[in-house]
Amino acid sequence: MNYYSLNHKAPNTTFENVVVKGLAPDKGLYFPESITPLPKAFFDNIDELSNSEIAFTAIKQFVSPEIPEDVLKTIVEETLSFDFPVVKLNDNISTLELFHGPTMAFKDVGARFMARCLGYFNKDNDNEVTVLVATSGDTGGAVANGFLGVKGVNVVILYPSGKVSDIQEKQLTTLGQNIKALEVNGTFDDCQAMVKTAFLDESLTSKMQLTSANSINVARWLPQLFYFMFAYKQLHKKYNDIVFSVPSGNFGNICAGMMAQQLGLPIKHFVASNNANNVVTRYLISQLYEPKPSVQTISNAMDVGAPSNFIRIEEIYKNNFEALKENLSSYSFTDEETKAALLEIYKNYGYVADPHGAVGYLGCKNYLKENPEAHCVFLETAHPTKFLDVVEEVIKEEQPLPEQIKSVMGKEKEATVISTYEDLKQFLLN
Ligand SMILES: Cc1ncc(COP(=O)(O)O)c(C=O)c1O
Ligand SMILES: N[C@@H](CCOP(=O)(O)O)C(=O)O
Repeated sequence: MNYYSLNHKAPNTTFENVVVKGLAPDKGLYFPESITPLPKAFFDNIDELSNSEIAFTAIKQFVSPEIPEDVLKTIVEETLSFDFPVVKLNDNISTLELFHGPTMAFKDVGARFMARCLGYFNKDNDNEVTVLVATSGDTGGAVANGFLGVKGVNVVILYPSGKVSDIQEKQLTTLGQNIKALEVNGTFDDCQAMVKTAFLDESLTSKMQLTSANSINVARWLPQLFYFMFAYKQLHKKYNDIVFSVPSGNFGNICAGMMAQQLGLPIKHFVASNNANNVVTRYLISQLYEPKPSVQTISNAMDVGAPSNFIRIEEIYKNNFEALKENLSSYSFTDEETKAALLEIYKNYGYVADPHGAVGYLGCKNYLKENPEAHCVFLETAHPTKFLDVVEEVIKEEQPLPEQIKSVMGKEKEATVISTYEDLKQFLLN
């Protein structure tokens, strides 16, 4: 598959180049030249397929012929070695748990898929690749874990100082080996801007091969479309009108869901559930797209002021505002509302959600007020113990720690503090 840049000032290029480069030379995000819907029978009989079979069929057209089918099968099987269960809360609301991977956040799938694609493209190559990542919490840990020890790959993670949870910080600063963490005096948006500047800085790119493992990179972003198919597989025989409420920050996950819908997955509607960082909620009301500096919230991984992927969403809807509004609603919730939702979910259903999932739950509730016939699935994008302070304070009960979390607790943080783009450049050159 070839891809074009959404800034339309760079040549179209192959999946391999898109993975290895990350961002197009004109600073645009890459988008596939075509999307061919899958046969209706695939969705009608989806519950007869394994997760790996679903994922293989769904992603094949986007990575062929650069990744041969036998290699793709292995990549998909290794990537998806854990569960994606749907848990019913009531007749109208379920949650899709995306936290059963090694770092207990939904980013594990994209990070593992991309690491394997890059490993495949690099197998006969002695050149080193430096993967730059900006994180507001979860991408960093998932990428660190997914790329740990991958030959020929160095990973540099930028995270906003004091704005990620303690466990998220441990996950991205303690692995060592080929993983380095930079603690940035600034916000996630500052980290993301520095990363994008680095890709276009010739004084760096002439000396090293840089790529991104944020959702900028197609190989990190696109596999997220699997989740929506895995949920559909578990629900389609029980409910007709399936709606997804996606806790959104950089809008990669919801945009991947829209790609699943483009492939033919019968999704009735999407809800983008936001915290106070609500540029898209405001856009759908005013039609004015006005990014603002991000503000800090208890659902910190969604503290994004200028979502990277909104441009991909606009592309899917051909910049047609009315068409977008038909298929997407968006609501924004305060921290107080999020905490009240955490408690409500716990008291009413005995289910412990994390703050991001709780925002998704609130999105479902708002949507269902006007559409009581729908079944709304909110994505549980991270395990609640990644946000132990907030969750234990609200539900007033100690949470048992899963192995994945225990294993990083006692480890020593190693990070270099930086403040400016020049600091990043010096770090990379040294
Ligand atoms: C736990 C959690 N929920 C939601 C999001 C938002 O996802 P996206 O940036 O794809 O909108 C993130 C960040 O990626 C996250 O880590
Ligand atoms: N919420 C993310 C921010 C980066 O998103 P990405 O999908 O573009 O990597 C995080 O947790 O780091």
